[in-house]
Amino acid sequence: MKTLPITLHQLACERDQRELFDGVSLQLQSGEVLQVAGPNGSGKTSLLRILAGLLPPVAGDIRYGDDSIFQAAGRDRWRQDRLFIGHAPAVKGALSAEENLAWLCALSQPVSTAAIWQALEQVGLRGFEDVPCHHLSAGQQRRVALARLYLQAHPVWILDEPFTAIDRAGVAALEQHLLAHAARGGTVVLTTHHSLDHLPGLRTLDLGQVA
Ligand SMILES: Nc1ncnc2c1ncn2[C@@H]1O[C@H](COP(=O)(O)OP(=O)(O)OP(=O)(O)O)[C@@H](O)[C@H]1O
Repeated sequence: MKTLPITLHQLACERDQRELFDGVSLQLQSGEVLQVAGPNGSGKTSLLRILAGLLPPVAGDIRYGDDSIFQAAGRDRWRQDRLFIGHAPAVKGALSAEENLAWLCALSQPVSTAAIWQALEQVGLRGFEDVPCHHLSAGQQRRVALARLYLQAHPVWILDEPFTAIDRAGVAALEQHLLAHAARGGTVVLTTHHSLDHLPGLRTLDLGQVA
């Protein structure tokens, strides 16, 4: 797996006419893990949504390889290659874990039922495949969303607070999964208030320092 270089160039973001950050520039290479850090309200989620192509910046650009992700040519490639999991689990309560994953994956890369069951087992949800998600705990619902990381082959993962509501063993397993993805040449950008200082090679962008 090889990720093209991801270049953030002089990015600026405003919400409700209030500047959150300005002049954010960095380049990420294949195999890197970046933690976007900063206090509540500093713009971490906003930056991830800009990176995912879901929110336009007020200034600056993001290139994937040579192409801007905000222009037609680069946008399509970027949408194929990046997987964004937001801070809300985004699972539908009336659907089972299996149905949610089938639906979520169908939007980008359809997967088999057998693969879904295997992914649910990997996130510790064996036996819960058919349970409606509103009968699952907060951490279990988060695990349903995170099962996409075991199912789909996007090289770039953009994860907003993936550890929220996850127990200690689950956090350790997810950290290893992120590192394994990076070791395969994937790229990970995530926010978390949980300390990741122990992860080898971790890069950090602190929005508390750039505003
Ligand atoms: N949809 C929106 N419309 C207007 N303003 C918004 C919107 N979403 C967020 N904001 C504002 O943007 C600012 C940054 O929000 P954001 O969610 O990016 O911060 P954050 O660093 O991720 O915070 P937290 O650590 O609390 O998750 C906040 O002041 C928030 O009120």
